[in-house]
Amino acid sequence: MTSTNVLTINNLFFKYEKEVVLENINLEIKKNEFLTILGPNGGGKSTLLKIILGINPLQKGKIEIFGNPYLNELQNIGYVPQNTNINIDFPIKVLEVVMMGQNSFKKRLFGYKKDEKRNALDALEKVGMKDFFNYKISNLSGGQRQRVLIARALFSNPSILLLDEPTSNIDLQGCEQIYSVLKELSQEITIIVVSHDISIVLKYATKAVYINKKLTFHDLSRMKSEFQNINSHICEIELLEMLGKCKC
Ligand SMILES: Nc1ncnc2c1ncn2[C@@H]1O[C@H](COP(=O)(O)OP(=O)(O)OP(=O)(O)O)[C@@H](O)[C@H]1O
Repeated sequence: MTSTNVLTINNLFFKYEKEVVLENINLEIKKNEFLTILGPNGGGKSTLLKIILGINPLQKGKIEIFGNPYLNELQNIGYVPQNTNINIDFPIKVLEVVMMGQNSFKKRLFGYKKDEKRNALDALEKVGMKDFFNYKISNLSGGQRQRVLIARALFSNPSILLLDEPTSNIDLQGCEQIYSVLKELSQEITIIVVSHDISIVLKYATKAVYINKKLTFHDLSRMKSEFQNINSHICEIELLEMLGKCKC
């Protein structure tokens, strides 16, 4: 039933000028699901996230969040963009970065309230970074910084967290930490993550879709067992190609 879905997308099409980028996309996501969106470069993954976020217009089709028109529910979405433009040399502390997750610039000019500071510390605790609240952002590793940016997206208590390739340029240990934080968060909120780290993300996600203009669902348990049966090393690009041809 549509009303129990956190996010519902029906018959969505999108084009940039004449180039059709997304074709007949249908998707339903329920509470506590951890969805991973896989696909080749240029397949349309970021475009879909930008439509859900109201950055790209909805040209054709329907999107609902909690059964309501999606544009009325944008405050329920937290977003961690790809290649966040944060200047790591800027002398800003972790807690301040998290509190930038609120919308009102006025509040920033006149200082933060006590409960906002508590909210920011709570968000940092959820990503395992509370002890670092007073560190300069420049003194953190890439993976730690990314967890702070996730805390920033959590600051306004969203019901859905969208992440666009949160682990690009982050080492394996940092990736695992980020995905296990997301898995923990999925107990409370819905996680949607665009990723190229297929082998890692399959350990954590509950649902996987592949987007290359069209969207196809993949049976995660079957994918996991098939990949486990492969003895030789297979790179992420080969895995993606296999997914593109897979019929599950
Ligand atoms: N603003 C834009 N104007 C015109 N074309 C665009 C624009 N943004 C993206 N595209 C094109 O739309 C297609 C889908 O791009 P998109 O960024 O959504 O793919 P993606 O799956 O997120 O790719 P990647 O994995 O490389 O980030 C590509 O062909 C891209 O060149």
